[in-house]
Amino acid sequence: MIVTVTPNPALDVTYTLDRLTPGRSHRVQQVVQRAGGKGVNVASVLTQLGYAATVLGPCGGTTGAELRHDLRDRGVLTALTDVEPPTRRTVTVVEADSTATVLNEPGRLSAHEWDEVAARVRTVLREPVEVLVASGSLPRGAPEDAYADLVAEARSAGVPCIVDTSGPPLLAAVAAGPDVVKPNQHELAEVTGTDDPAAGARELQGLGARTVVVSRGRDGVLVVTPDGASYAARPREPLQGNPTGAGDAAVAALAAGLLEQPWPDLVRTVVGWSSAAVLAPVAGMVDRAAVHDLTVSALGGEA
Ligand SMILES: O=P(O)(O)OC[C@@]1(O)O[C@H](CO)[C@@H](O)[C@@H]1O
Repeated sequence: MIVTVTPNPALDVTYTLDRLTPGRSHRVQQVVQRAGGKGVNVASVLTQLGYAATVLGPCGGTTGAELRHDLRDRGVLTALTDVEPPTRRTVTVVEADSTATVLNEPGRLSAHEWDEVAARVRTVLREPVEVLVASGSLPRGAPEDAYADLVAEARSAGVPCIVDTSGPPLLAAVAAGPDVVKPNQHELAEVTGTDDPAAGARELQGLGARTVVVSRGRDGVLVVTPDGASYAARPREPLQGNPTGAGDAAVAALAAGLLEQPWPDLVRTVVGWSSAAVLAPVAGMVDRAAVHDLTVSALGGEA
């Protein structure tokens, strides 16, 4: 079982339209509303591809009820914690040229409610768990070291953990010694102050992360492990679709392959899964055939 923790899940609203012009009103062509938040998307992708995954995190209000129902309808397992603040919403506007504009509400959670979520994680970690994934922003009110706590819980349970967050919560998590962190290149530059992804990755290793996976959009994925570095990228044909959630599919691939695939293979799998997510209309979705084709066609090697 792979367990994903999303401290700040969301009801994602995705609008599709030809072109977004700030300051104008628009007629939306298509609306999709579904359960989201980064760890929720990771579990959604894993479930679609036949892996056992369970979503943990807080859930509140009518938005939280919709999130819960949507996950149940899609067969995604949950062990959510009921909280008072309503689950936030996010809005993504996807244009015909594949540009995605994302508006993330901040979300809210008290420190006490975070403790309840963390206690649930601790209980679940007593069961056989292969990998713990902790992803996304922290809601207002949650302690900044929430991810560091999760890493410490996973380490004391002997469960490998993958963290995907940004800013101060990322630095706090790194200091707790996670197995893998997956910043994108902007998040890495923000916390390390360097635009060189290999140098930034080594800096995070110096601060406590074992392996650093840097997602670089069209420039592919760089992995820096204690034993060396590998990269993979797509051949140069552009992919049309919705890039939101590509990072979550990358994390799903990491979780699925961490215990099974050597890094040079796994990094190509990461590129395949995240590229397939770009082709899907909404975050947290992939097509199985696309996953296969895009993994086989990914190019990679030692960095
Ligand atoms: O506010 P966060 O947690 O950073 O990001 C939230 C979010 O935009 O990221 C996902 C795509 O990665 C969406 O499903 C989701 O709602």
